[in-house]
Amino acid sequence: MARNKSRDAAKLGGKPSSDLTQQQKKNIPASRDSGPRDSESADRKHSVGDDEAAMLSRKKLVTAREKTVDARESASKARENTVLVREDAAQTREEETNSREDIAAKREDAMQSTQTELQLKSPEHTAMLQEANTRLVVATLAAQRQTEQIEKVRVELQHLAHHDALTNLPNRVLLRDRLSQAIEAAHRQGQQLGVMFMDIDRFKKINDSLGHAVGDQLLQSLAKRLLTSVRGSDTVSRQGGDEFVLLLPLIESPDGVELSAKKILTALAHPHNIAGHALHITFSIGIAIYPDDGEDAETLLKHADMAMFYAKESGRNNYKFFEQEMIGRAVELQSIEASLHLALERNEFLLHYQPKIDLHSGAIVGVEALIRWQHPQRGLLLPGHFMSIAEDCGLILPIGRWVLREACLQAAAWMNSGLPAIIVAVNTSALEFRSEEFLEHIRATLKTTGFDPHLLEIELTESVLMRDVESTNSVLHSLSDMGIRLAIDDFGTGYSSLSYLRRFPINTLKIDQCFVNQLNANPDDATIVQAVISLGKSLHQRVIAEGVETQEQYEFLLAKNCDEGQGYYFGFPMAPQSLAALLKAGGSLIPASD
Ligand SMILES: Nc1nc2c(ncn2[C@@H]2O[C@H](COP(=O)(O)O[C@H]3[C@@H](O)[C@H](n4cnc5c(=O)[nH]c(N)nc54)O[C@@H]3COP(=O)(O)O)[C@@H](O)[C@H]2O)c(=O)[nH]1
Repeated sequence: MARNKSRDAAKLGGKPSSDLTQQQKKNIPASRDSGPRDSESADRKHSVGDDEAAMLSRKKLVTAREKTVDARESASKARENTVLVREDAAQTREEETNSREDIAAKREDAMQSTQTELQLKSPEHTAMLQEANTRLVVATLAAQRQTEQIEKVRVELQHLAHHDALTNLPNRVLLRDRLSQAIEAAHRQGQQLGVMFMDIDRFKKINDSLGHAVGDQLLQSLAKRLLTSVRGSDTVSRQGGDEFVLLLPLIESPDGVELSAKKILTALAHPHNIAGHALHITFSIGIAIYPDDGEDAETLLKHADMAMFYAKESGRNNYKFFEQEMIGRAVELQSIEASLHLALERNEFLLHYQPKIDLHSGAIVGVEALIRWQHPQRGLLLPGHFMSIAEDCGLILPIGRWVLREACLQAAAWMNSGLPAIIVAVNTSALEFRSEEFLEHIRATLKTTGFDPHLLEIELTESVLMRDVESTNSVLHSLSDMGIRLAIDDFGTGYSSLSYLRRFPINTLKIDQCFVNQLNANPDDATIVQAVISLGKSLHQRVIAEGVETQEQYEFLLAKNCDEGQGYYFGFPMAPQSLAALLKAGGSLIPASD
């Protein structure tokens, strides 16, 4: 502050320009009064104008000198100011240095007093240090344990990323990796390798009818059985759902793969005992061979999958090697599945009716409703082209409901138009029969269509009936209580238990057409047909022979006292109008004998 005051004072303290120093005064020339007398008198000889001019000139000189003195004074003041500013800065620096020294001194004091304090508390301090040390050891051990756990989790995650959680088999990621490596090895060694794509037949039905927990246990059981059916060098993997892929690296020839496929089908054929159910499972297997069917993992898997699809199409429970022609067929099947979803909406399904005749009179006693699909591009398709696809994708349920309603409406319409009452049989798939809404839907359909339940027959295959027999028995009795008739379709091809056959409220046994076909050529088939007819009689069930195509077959059946017949010999499946015409005409459908 004092420093500022002095600086301000210096700034403000400028003297007036007339305030000349003694030195400055000495430099000013003498005035006209100080000149010698002689020259004065001489000058008097000059004019007065010359004197005035000289005086003016002197005055100007004095003024100029005064300005120079002022400028020098200003410069001197500026220098003085600069010196003051410098002094000022030096003072600030000094003050800062002093303050830093103060702080350093205080810190030193504080350290010394802390040191003294610690020295005083030394035993306490040692205990504290020991405790801290113990804590440090415990924390280090915990950190080590945590690191181990993290490593364990990392290994588990790594395992999970490459294995299927349900079966613990390698998953699709690991399979692809192993397949790619196996391809490289086979390529280097100029060898072949095999890829098998395996899919459980009708697995969806098991899940839908017995629940997902049973489905999961079945998958685990299958995984174990697959592992015991292959070599240690093979990789069994689960791709997801009910799909498994087997990699057979470095095979001798495709024959070896074929042997493995057969072995697997045999091993899996034994029932799986799960949650009190004896589950009979079959597999469809597609096989692709490197390098003939593909040179990279993706192509091999795609072609094996395609061949598997083909194995399913040709009856399931078998294996197929990939063939180039399958590519077109697989595309076709996929397009069928896509358009199947729209077929119901677009009303593209229709029913044909095949007559069932009384073998003695030849009269039509009933019809079997058989679904057809009027495909917009492919024309009229038989169920063999689309029903298994409908089953696999679950569309069988809405389709089945449509069939039942359409058949009841048609039969009611025939009756309302005055045609004789006949029994209308409807095929029912396992998925429909096991669905929770099945009974309720039938009840509602009979109500809305007004069709007499005593004229409705439900055809079920042995395999549907013999699965989960207790619940089957209950559903069958509910249907029977409603007045609905029950028939066992394709009888003789499944594994019917005779005791259940007695317990179930069955009205009709339909002898499968494979026995009727070879009736006259194969004595065994004739024996089976005769045995079934006798069985039906003794159980008070009607017996109908399917697939009757010839007069010989008809005559054999008639001679054995078979009740009814169905087949091309009597009539093909036909449109409802054609059937109505036959019903109207009445009479016998037995062709006149030659
Ligand atoms: N769940 C449902 N299944 C259905 C439905 N409609 C039909 N089907 C099943 O599809 C399978 C094939 O049926 P389709 O092509 O209609 O063949 C039937 C007859 O045309 C055929 N048949 C009849 N007579 C003869 C013959 O003399 N020779 C001969 N080679 N074939 C003949 O048999 C089929 C009827 O068989 P079945 O049902 O066992 O009585 C077939 O399994 C149908 O059940 C449907 O709506 N739902």
